[in-house]
Amino acid sequence: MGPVFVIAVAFVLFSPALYADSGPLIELEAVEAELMQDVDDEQRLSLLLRRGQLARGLGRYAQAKVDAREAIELAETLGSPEKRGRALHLLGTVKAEQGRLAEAIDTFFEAREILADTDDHAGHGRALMAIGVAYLMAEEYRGGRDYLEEARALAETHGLDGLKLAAINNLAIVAQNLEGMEASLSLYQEALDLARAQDNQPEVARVLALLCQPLVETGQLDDAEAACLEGKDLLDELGSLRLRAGVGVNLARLRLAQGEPDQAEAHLREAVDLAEGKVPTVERDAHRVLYELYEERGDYRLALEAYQRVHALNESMLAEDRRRESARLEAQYELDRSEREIELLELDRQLAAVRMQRQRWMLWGTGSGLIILSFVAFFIWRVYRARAQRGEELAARDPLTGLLNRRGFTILADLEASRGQREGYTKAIAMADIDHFKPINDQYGHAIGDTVLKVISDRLQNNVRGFDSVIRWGGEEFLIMLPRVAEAECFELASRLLEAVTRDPVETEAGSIPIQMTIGIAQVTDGFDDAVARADEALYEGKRAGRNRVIVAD
Ligand SMILES: Nc1nc2c(ncn2[C@@H]2O[C@H](COP(=O)(O)OP(=O)(O)OP(=O)(O)O)[C@@H](O)[C@H]2O)c(=O)[nH]1
Repeated sequence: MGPVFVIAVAFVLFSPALYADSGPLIELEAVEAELMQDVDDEQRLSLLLRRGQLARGLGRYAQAKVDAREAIELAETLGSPEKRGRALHLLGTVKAEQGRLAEAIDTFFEAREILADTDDHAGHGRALMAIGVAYLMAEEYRGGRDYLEEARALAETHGLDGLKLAAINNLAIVAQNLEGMEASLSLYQEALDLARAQDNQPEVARVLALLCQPLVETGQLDDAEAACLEGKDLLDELGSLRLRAGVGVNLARLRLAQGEPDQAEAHLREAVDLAEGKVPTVERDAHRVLYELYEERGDYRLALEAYQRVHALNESMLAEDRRRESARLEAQYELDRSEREIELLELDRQLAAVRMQRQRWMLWGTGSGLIILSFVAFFIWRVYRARAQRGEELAARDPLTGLLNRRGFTILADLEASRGQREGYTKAIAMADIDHFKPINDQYGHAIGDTVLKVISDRLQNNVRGFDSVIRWGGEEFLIMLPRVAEAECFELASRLLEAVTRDPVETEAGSIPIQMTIGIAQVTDGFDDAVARADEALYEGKRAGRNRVIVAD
């Protein structure tokens, strides 16, 4: 990569005219202060872009990248492709300046794709230009040429003179590298005409300085003299050290070619003074030409001195290159580290967000878990309650007949008491006892006795009203709860029941067993216990009176 190329690329890539302005530290601080304020998204986007550009200018690449990335996202959210493209361009430029050309090219392509669909032709052109220059930096001249041509055409279509000039300058570099000095001449000439037309004096001076060398080398001495001298005058005015020293060396070459070694020597001494300690490449070039000049002249002592100087400068430049390379690697390492730190911070932030989300979920989960648990607990409670109820029920029922037992009667009595009170109806209690049951057991056996008990309980059940309840009170004794029965109805009701239960003998395996039963019945007037006691009294009265009858309690 020759010095001309480096100068041109550096100009194109870092040109404030092409890229966002590199501002002073004070402006960066002002932008940062503004960013701390309560700004809306639009303002924030502009400020981020500005801070990113300023940070890039100051070499704070990590900051510039962070800002560019945030701006890319924000621009997408706000639906601003122009600003998104601009932010991508900024990101690509930072990557290119960090030497990450492949990544930079990808990012510039992305910017170009977005900007191509907008009215931001300048932005589109800058993206094309950036792709071209990045290719040039990667020494891919042919690839670069295509995009530079495209940038140039776009600049012509939309009257973007600055962009067009930059494109032509870079195309000249491509031509110089691919086809040689001569091929670049027409392009430099075109660039010069354009810069003159734009009255852009620094650009005119720069192009003249660049044009000087190929004109000398291609032997176009008159044109070279005109270009070199005009360039030198302009540069003396504008004061670019590197270019002034460079033009001095080219002027010396011109004078040598013109057979004027003394003038050449004067230009070279001047160039050495300008470049000494500041622009070693130009200083070395100057000494190299001096060596040739002194050797030609036969002044071997000065030639040797010039040669030694060239050698020393080469050595120091190599050392400087090595130092720079190691500093670059160190800076790269530092940058990677700080970027990694930023990434880690970002990961931390994301992790914190995930943790918060998880906590929310956990809270939610705990809440919903509690609800689910409550449901489960409720369900279990229901099951247990059902089982308990079933257990209670089982405990409240007689296993042989399936009738409620005494325990069942207590529950039933409570329910019936409150219902009766609420509805205000009268009720009665009947106590029925199978007559002479013991002899059945004794004669046919306990199992047949059980069968009889079962059949009688069924008959009782089947012959009471729907809202009556039959309870196995114990042994062969049954209690019947009879709601909605007036005192006058008791005898009749109990008699019908007795008749229904005992009308037919009970059919068993052991044969037909005739059954008799005695019933005592009492109106519930003073609670169930009292009624039960009175009904029981009536029952025993019936037993005493000869059995197989109904006795109504007093
Ligand atoms: N098979 C069977 N017998 C039972 C059951 N519970 C009680 N017994 C019997 O029922 C009989 C009751 O006899 P008692 O109290 O003398 O009464 P009874 O023979 O009917 O005489 P009265 O009531 O005075 O007419 C007893 O022999 C008990 O063993 C039972 O669940 N199954």
